Amino acid sequence: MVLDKVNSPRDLKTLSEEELLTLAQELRSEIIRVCGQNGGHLASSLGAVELIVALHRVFDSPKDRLLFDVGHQAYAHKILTGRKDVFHTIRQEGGISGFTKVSESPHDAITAGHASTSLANALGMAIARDALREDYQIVSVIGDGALTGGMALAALNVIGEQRRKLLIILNDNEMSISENVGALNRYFKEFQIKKWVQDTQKWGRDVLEHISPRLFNLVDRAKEAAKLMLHQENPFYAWGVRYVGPVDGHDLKGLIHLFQELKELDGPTILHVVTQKGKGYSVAEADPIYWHGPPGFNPEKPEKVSKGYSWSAAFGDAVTELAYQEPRLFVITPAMREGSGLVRYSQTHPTRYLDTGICEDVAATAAAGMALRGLKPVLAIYSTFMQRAYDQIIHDIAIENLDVIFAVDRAGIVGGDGATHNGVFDIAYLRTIPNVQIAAPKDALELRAMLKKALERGGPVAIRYPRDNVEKAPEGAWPEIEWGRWEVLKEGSTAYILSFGKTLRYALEAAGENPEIGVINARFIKPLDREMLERLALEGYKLVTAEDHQRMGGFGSAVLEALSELGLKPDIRVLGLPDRFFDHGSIARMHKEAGIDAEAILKALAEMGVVSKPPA
Ligand SMILES: CC(=O)c1sc(CCOP(=O)(O)OP(=O)(O)O)c(C)[n+]1Cc1cnc(C)nc1N
Ligand SMILES: [Mg+2]
Repeated sequence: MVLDKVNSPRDLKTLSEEELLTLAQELRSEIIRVCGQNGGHLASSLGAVELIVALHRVFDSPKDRLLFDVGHQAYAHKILTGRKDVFHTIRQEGGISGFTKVSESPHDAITAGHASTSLANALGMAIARDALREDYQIVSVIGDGALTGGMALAALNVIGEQRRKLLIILNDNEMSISENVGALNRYFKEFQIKKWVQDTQKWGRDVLEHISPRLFNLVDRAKEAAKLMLHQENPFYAWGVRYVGPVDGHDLKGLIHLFQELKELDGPTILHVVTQKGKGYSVAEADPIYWHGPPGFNPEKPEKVSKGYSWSAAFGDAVTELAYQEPRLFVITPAMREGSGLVRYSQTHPTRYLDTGICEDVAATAAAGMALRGLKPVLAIYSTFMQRAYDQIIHDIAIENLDVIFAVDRAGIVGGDGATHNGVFDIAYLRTIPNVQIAAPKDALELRAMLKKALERGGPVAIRYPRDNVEKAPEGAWPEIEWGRWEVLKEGSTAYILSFGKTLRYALEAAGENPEIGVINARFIKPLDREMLERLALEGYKLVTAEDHQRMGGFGSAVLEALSELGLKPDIRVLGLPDRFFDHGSIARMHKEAGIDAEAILKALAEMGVVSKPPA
């Protein structure tokens, strides 16, 4: 295998062009093999193989800095940069990250996971390089989906103004996780720009075959021609960034020649490459949505598997039904249609659905605009990605107490995607905002009740639920719920465990049949059920709170604050995630390590003398 000869990017410099082509195929096979075992970002990584081989052939990582936006497409980069022997551990307990990660390798220029960060990083690195009078290349690979993010577009504006030397490679496969959206995406499609690539591909190859110093003049002239053809509407022209392309992102030889030319240029350049998501694996080419991030599969006989009925599906079913009852309801997703369970909703209510692309900030403020003008927006958003809309929630929604519902998915530790994707800060960052209310349903029925009640009550309401499966609620079920009221799931004579979401099961497991231990479904995090809390404290119950969220600023903090305001000091233990990040791995194992599972709850109860000390 050619790959046997590659232990670092330096080893690519001596390979023949034929060996490089073979290497690309071997990388593809390895990516498919390991994703078959572990699951992972298969289609994106398959589409970026030639790009990454050409980059490491021409540039000198780690001296040259290669950035990968989102970092999910960088599996070939990981294999080529000294991690081929551990690549099989990707996204696994104790294994390498599924995204680029600075602490994992000197070849990983940025820690990624959230989209649209690479251009601002590249800008900062270029300024640092020039300020320190250092000399190295900075290359950022950004997908067409990530380019829909405001951070990326705003960074382009500064890059064009700074005019520092850096190369941006727009990896355009017309896909985000779903089909990509936005005017830029339409522009590239509508101008038949892809067709032009095919038509000129032969011409391009001839020119590249006869590589000469004139090559770039030719491309330059072609670009000028393109610019004229497009009446200088090339958006990057306005941003002050030199645009080259589009070129075939799978033409390894062409890419190598082009990179050799482009690396000599001063100032910022964007090279537009056209790739196919899932390239080289027919099922992934045919359905890059499912194969964007599949669970494990048999590479020889790949089949789609159902991951069970999820909270996301429960939300999608509920909001699809609710839309018939509330004609003003309008659902927004920032590029997470599948992940948020909205495929059926988007097909059933296409005129009351918006995919903004990867821009949570725009999605939140668009919801504000809708609410100001009479709609009832529901923003379906992952807890971790909602971090991108923090100011918009305060400034555009909460101050005016607008009717916006946040359906907050992936609340809690998420597993394979690791620290960049854990939804463990939303209670802390939301509950400090006046007017915002926070609820956490225990099942699909309660989710329905909360959605309906939130619509009726108005104001900004966040309903948070975990990455997990849940029992399907009957169609048409719309139970009532008393807003702000907790629910006693099990009576106790001595102590109560207050919990919600994923840790509610740990609370019930810890209480078991023990008559001394009660369990409360603390399903309202803001407002707390202060009446019940006061009663429990006044009646001398010992309390344990448990949550799949940072302990600092979470539900337990809210309970302590309320007890302080009430002047009550019950014996209480607050269990939550410690002040550190949790990488990828088994959720159950991380819950155990974090001290929020049943064993931890029983340990706390033992410290309070409620149960006998658990065996050491
Ligand atoms: C992994 C992950 O969380 C991905 S990958 C991805 C699509 C990226 O499309 P792009 O065109 O940039 O790349 P491609 O897959 O090669 O086509 C999204 C929306 N997400 C979720 C997401 C949502 N919102 C933010 C801020 N960051 C991320 N990462
Ligand atoms: Mg894409």
